Amino acid sequence: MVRIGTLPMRLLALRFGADIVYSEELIDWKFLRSKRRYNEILHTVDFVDQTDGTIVFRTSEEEKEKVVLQLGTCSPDRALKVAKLVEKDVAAIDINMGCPKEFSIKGGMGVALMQNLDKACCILKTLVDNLSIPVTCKIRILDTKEKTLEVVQKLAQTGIKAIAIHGRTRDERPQHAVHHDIIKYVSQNISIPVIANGGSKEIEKYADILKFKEMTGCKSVMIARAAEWNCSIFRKEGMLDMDQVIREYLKLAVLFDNSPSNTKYCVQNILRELQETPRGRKFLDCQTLEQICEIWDLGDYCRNKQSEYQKLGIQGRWQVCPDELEPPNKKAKCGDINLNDVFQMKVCFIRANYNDLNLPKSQLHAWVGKNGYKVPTYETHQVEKLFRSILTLNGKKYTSTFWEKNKKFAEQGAALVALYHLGLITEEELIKLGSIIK
Ligand SMILES: Cc1cc2nc3c(=O)[nH]c(=O)nc-3n(C[C@H](O)[C@H](O)[C@H](O)COP(=O)(O)O)c2cc1C
Repeated sequence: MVRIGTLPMRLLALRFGADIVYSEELIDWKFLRSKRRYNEILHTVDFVDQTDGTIVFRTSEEEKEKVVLQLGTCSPDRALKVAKLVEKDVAAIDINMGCPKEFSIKGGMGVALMQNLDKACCILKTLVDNLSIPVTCKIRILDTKEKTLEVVQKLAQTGIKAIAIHGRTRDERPQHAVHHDIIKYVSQNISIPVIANGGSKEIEKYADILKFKEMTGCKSVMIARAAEWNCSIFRKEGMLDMDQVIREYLKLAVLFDNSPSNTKYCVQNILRELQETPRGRKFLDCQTLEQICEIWDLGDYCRNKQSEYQKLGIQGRWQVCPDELEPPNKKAKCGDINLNDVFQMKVCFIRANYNDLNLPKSQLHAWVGKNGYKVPTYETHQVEKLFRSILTLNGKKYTSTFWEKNKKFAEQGAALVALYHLGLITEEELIKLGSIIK
């Protein structure tokens, strides 16, 4: 699941009893911007976006035999290139042919592939013929059982090892009833294993998974939302309460240096309506992992782990910042910028740390407004595809020496430097945000 199926949640699902876990859907061309790196500190394999240093996919030894990398693609070539990059790190490759989102359909991906079966089969066959690991796909049902079976038969002929079927049509939404009968009909008439999906509304405990499996006559069941809400649904021994699940999740998020924004999103989806409680509102104000952990009495755990990682040299985005972000002719070009009297500091802007309301520029502009100063101005310099901005406020200039991938990020970086010099953000906070490294 997008943003849910990242490493900490996948590991949690496995520890609670899931047999197989899927990554979130990763779009092929975005994945191809990444480089594989072994992370010596976390002992993970990271695929790092070369344009901005963010982690596209992080995986660990613990899930190696059980993790399926799910791809969004409309191109056999690109799908194969990605699959080759990860072939040694994951257990299988899945092609998402069930996503009904506009973004997917416009790109010829997701459910659009069910209308373009030749292309869908070509993608699957290319992968099957060239990979040493199993290939699977995930689809939605069509409006009759016969049409659905016909599609599944064609897809199965490519040599895929299993197929996940979401028992709703392209136009049906989660509130619509799932069609057990269609999944059952297909599973009884096809030789490859069918994984039944779409039952979360009727799955409230482990026994319900078995019921859903029986009703759909399938070999296995894929659970999305029920696991997103309470991942201990996979426990045969019974579910844990929400706070226990959040604590276990947070420990993994800290252990694998998950981004605060992704961690917050996952916890929000566990809390759901409880976000409206006083504790929920306090949680919504959190910006760092430490602040989130504090609410679940894991503040010390988080601080200790983070300081251990810092001693070992973990550098957040700095560590993964690709060399290419340093323009080769930076010095020469920098000569054009007059940096006398400019407050300089090396901080990077990490978008995932902020929501739309608390961006560094917004924080700075709010402070400026409150104090009756003139709005700051930004002068941005570009060297090749990299940007650096000089912010002027009250006759003083501020800039970050870190070159950003676009103008907007460069301005936010300069705003962070100004916030620091004005005493509105501390060095410690910047370190925690991964924006500065000591
Ligand atoms: C937030 C969210 C993200 C999702 N992301 C994906 C995804 O990345 N890949 C995918 O195949 N399906 C994705 N789905 C669909 C689910 O995998 C699943 O097909 C659907 O929710 C029905 O199953 P359920 O009843 O168990 O939730 C997503 C659903 C939700 C609600």
